[in-house]
Amino acid sequence: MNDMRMTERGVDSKNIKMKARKVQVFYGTNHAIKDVDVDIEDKTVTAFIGPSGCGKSTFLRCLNRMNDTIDICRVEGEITLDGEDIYDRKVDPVQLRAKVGMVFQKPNPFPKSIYDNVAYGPRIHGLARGKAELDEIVEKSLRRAAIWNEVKDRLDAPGTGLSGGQQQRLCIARAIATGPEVLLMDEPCSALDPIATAQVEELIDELRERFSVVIVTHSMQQAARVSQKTAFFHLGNLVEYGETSKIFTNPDDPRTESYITGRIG
Ligand SMILES: Nc1ncnc2c1ncn2[C@@H]1O[C@H](COP(=O)(O)OP(=O)(O)OP(=O)(O)O)[C@@H](O)[C@H]1O
Repeated sequence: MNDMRMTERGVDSKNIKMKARKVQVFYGTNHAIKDVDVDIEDKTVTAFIGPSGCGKSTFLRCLNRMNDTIDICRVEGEITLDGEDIYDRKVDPVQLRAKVGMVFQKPNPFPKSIYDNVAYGPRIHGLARGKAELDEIVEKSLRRAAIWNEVKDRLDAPGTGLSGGQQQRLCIARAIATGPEVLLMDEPCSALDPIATAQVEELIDELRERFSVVIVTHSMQQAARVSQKTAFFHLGNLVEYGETSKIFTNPDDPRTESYITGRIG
């Protein structure tokens, strides 16, 4: 029996990248996230879905302590990355965000060159020993973000001069330049046209080979296309979490079924 438990634990710790237990989030008196437990798997795309205001973005922001930047926001419970408590006093949130990167809804390149956008994180975290190494990180990140061919001849041009879809892939390159282990994406395609959306979705599928990806999306089609795991939130509760194929075809909870069939939300 003990042996079996050990094996199960072994498997767990190998596949689970982040663990949340009894997470509560309050904005002043508004109880926005209620007692959420979830395991985020490594090298997997996890989609957070649910009606507007159910807490998807709030919970996503707990995973790299972005909520620390909101004064009235209070987070309780435990969240670990590779078994380490990310809310421990010893953890520097800036270092944490290099490991748990984030891409936002609206592409937000810095008003700097394409090169400097990607080089920014490696520079502040001291990840390159010299120019050649920095060049290498920039090229590798832009390649992984599937935008290298479009920008390689104009690395000095401003990032803000790119199209929306290119800007979003530049922001993905910027997020992966610090060598994160988890990538959080908050509705990364909502400002993009269908072609740019398809490119970013394809990219998400490739990123899964190296990272654990968590994506908030309003599009159930997108969740079904890109994710292997889906978490359905409703009124601050995590109602159901499981294989994406099951959530979309045979959910256990009637609230999930109502949402995916368009009856709530
Ligand atoms: N910065 C903030 N300050 C105060 N309250 C906030 C803040 N951000 C979110 N909330 C509140 O927390 C609750 C959850 O919001 P959140 O944005 O996380 O939901 P969501 O599911 O991501 O919504 P949407 O799909 O519309 O983006 C809502 O009641 C919202 O008003």
